[in-house]
Amino acid sequence: MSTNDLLLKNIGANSHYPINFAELEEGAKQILEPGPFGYIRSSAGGEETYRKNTESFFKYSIIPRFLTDVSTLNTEVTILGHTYPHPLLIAPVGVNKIAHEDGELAVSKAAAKFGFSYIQSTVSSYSIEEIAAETNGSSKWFQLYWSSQNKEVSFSMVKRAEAAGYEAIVLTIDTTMLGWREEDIRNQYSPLKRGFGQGNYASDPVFMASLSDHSQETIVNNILENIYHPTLNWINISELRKHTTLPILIKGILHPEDAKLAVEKGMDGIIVSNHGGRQLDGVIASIDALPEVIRVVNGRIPVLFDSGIRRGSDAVKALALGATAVCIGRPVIWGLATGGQIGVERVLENFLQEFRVSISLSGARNLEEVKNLQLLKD
Ligand SMILES: Cc1cc2nc3c(=O)[nH]c(=O)nc-3n(C[C@H](O)[C@H](O)[C@H](O)COP(=O)(O)O)c2cc1C
Ligand SMILES: O=C(O)C(=O)c1ccccc1
Repeated sequence: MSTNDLLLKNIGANSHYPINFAELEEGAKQILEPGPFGYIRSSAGGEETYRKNTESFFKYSIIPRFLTDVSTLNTEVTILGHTYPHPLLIAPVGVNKIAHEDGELAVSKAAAKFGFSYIQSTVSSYSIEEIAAETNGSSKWFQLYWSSQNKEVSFSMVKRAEAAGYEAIVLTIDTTMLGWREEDIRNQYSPLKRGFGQGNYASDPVFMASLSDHSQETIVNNILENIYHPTLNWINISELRKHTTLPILIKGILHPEDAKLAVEKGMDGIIVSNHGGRQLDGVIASIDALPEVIRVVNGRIPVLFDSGIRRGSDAVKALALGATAVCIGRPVIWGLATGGQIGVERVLENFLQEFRVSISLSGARNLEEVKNLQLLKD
């Protein structure tokens, strides 16, 4: 039997894999130790923002159009000079080996297979070069955690990303220090202290040359010192600009004034995000911050979005509110934990299919029409 209906195509093909976020999370809980599971699942403080991130999506309802002939669908998007098959990216998530031995290699390969741009974290288990070697030709961006102790380490990593063919730099601005994460204290669990997330540091000539010795203890301590960067400010961003020709996006914008400053300071793009509720608890849900940011940016630079995206229809809502593209975080990591590369492939394939069918059923045929969809806000 052959069918063009995406749902019917999947019945029979995919039935033995967890399908929604809750099932994936539950599957990961069965497999992982409490420390790593809690690290990925949890967020800061009383997890108020974490809950708001997903619950706030319910406030926005799509008002669909019908009778528009949705037999064709074009999800292509051009961001900073590159054209992508769809506006979905993998959010930067560090220390993937705590979820699965194949870590970022599994995620980046699955991403390449389904046309998701891969944003690699500074604190990856595998290095920029290792990932580039295994995902030749696919789209990759590099997320930078500023090194305040030694800025040269930041400049070196950015150069390496550029040399490896990465397309953009994402500077995360909301993690000058880690948020207050009670689950990790309860579990006495810090991946960095346990030696995870060294891929880009242990392979960095500038970082390694700065150490007194190359023992594990020295490497761990220096990563911890470098990654703590409370002094980060706009001047650092202009310094960074001098060390790369790649576009720079800043990740973690919530306030419209910061969005305005980002445009004025010449940033190439921003990502509206509250880090999945993992930084300051009590901050605004990311989806609620988006409309004002879109208003002040007024189309001058791309505005990407993450935090709380769980399924394809969530991505449609973010795009209808004006986001240029959307990054997926925890669902991907639960796929990794439950099935390695194959698990991530299932998650991405299902996500993409729900995303596509949601657009068509809303009456839109391309992203311009998605942007013009009407949303009702409660
Ligand atoms: C386990 C974990 C590790 C993360 N590591 C990073 C990181 O290294 N760099 C970064 O910019 N964001 C990091 N993030 C935040 C994600 O990029 C993204 O903002 C967040 O996951 C979005 O929330 P959601 O997954 O609940 O949708 C991490 C998130 C998780 C869950
Ligand atoms: O846990 C995080 O959210 C995060 O950004 C991070 C920071 C340092 C190491 C690993 C992940």
